[in-house]
Amino acid sequence: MLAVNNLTKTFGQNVAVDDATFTVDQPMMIGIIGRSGAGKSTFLRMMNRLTDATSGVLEFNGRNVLDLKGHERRAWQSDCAMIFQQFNLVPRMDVVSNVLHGTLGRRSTVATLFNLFPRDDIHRAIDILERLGIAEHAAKRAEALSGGQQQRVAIARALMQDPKIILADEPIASLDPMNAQTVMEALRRIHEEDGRMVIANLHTLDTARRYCDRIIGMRDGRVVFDGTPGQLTTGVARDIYGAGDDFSEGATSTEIRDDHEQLEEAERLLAKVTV
Ligand SMILES: Nc1ncnc2c1ncn2[C@@H]1O[C@H](COP(=O)(O)OP(=O)(O)OP(=O)(O)O)[C@@H](O)[C@H]1O
Repeated sequence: MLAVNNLTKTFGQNVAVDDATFTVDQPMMIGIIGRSGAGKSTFLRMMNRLTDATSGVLEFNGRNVLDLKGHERRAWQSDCAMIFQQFNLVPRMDVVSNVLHGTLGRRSTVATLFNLFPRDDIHRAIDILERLGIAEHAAKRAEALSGGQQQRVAIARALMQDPKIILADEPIASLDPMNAQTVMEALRRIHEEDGRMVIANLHTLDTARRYCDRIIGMRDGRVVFDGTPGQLTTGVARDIYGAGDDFSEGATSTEIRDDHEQLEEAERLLAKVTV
């Protein structure tokens, strides 16, 4: 289905992605982890053709998508919708119009200029918002929503393209733990219910373990781990992050569980002080 072979991207002397090779034979939810600068975003951007690869092959269903040009390239970009950390919505525009902008690629310039959307598309947008649990906000300006709700609007906009793959670049990095959980659950459901492949760059190990079927670890541009959540032991994680013995998984965590742990820690400290 997806075959990445010797994929490399250099920026001058800097090798951002270094000879990455892996295959995926069925739609699954994949998490890419690694420290800042490991090459995660560059990989997604090459896959979506926002950045050209320096060398290598990236085949989807037998076709090298790195060779696509013009209309075919745009069609591929529509097939693998991208979600970003900062949502990239139009803040002052209402939610449903933001979602409808997911169909821009297939609408005429005049229709786009006057915000003319076919009735069917409007119904579909509302159905998608309903599915993501935010239909009640359809008429509000995007900027009036919480971060988690805005990210779900961005997911809805991506779904309007009916993509085969969803690429999510740090989709929860700006969210509090509760909103992060809602967004990850939405991505997981989209994978399970629709059979779409989801590839998400994630900062946090526990999120990758909890939601992904497979985890790819990158370090200095290279794929240094490719396995299941169960295989991602603390020792392996330490290697991926290039950390020493003092490596703490907690430092790569944003899970709600941490809030409880912090609370327990605070209670323990308080108990000591008040004894
Ligand atoms: N447009 C660019 N021009 C020059 N260097 C770049 C460019 N984009 C990325 N790089 C470099 O490529 C390397 C990989 O960056 P990338 O953003 O892919 O890493 P990342 O793992 O996604 O990091 P983060 O988690 O911080 O987003 C870094 O050294 C970065 O400085």
